[in-house]
Amino acid sequence: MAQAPAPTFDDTFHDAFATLLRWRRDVRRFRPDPVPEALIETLLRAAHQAPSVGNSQPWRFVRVRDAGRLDAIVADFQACNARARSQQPAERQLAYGALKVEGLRDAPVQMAVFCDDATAQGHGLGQATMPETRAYSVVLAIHTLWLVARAHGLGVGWVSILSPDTVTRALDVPEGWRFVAWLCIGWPDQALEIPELETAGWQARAPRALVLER
Ligand SMILES: Cc1cc2c(cc1C)N(C[C@H](O)[C@H](O)[C@H](O)COP(=O)(O)O)c1[nH]c(=O)[nH]c(=O)c1N2
Repeated sequence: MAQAPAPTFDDTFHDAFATLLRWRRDVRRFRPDPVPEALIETLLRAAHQAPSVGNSQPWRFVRVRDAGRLDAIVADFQACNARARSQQPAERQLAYGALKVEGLRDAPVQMAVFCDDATAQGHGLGQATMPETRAYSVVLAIHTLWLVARAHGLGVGWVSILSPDTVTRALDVPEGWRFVAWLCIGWPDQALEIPELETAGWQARAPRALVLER
């Protein structure tokens, strides 16, 4: 089947893409305005374009609307977050407690993302010595969704301060699905160019990635 002519991307696109990357933020504070279903579908279709080991496409999304299930997730977060704070060195516990690290009650769209470790898709290619590459593939789908969301003005917040077993039980997902991420999605209450953890004095972004020469 003849393919369409390959696209090229000019400097205008390069500049716009660099701006998108610079303004993508982890969002914890959202406006209550609903997100159009068509836009959620756009995000999920974009995520499905992500690369995956052996083209296994192991990402599985669970849209959580049930109040009882959400209550269970919030309760789990509160327990996990309290434990995480107590495990911080004494001198950082106050700063930790001042951080907002979730949008579980703020974002109109709550999405859990799993890795289907039981999928036969990809026939195991590329996974034999590194089975974790399936989860890596799911993370790439999440990041793709994150960028496309930001391009549409939407915010995404990743919450990992949860116990995977509790989330998995609460959502009653198929056997073999492994919890990877909880995403809070909605319209951010403000657009930030600097990561919140940096402005809060928790951790700045290093000037550039560390590269070794070998
Ligand atoms: C795997 C993983 C897990 C988490 C995160 C990210 C990733 C990649 N981040 C978001 C993280 O704090 C954020 O990406 C950095 O602070 C950088 O800020 P920006 O994303 O550039 O705004 C995150 N943020 C948060 O408030 N609660 C959380 O539990 C997590 N967990």
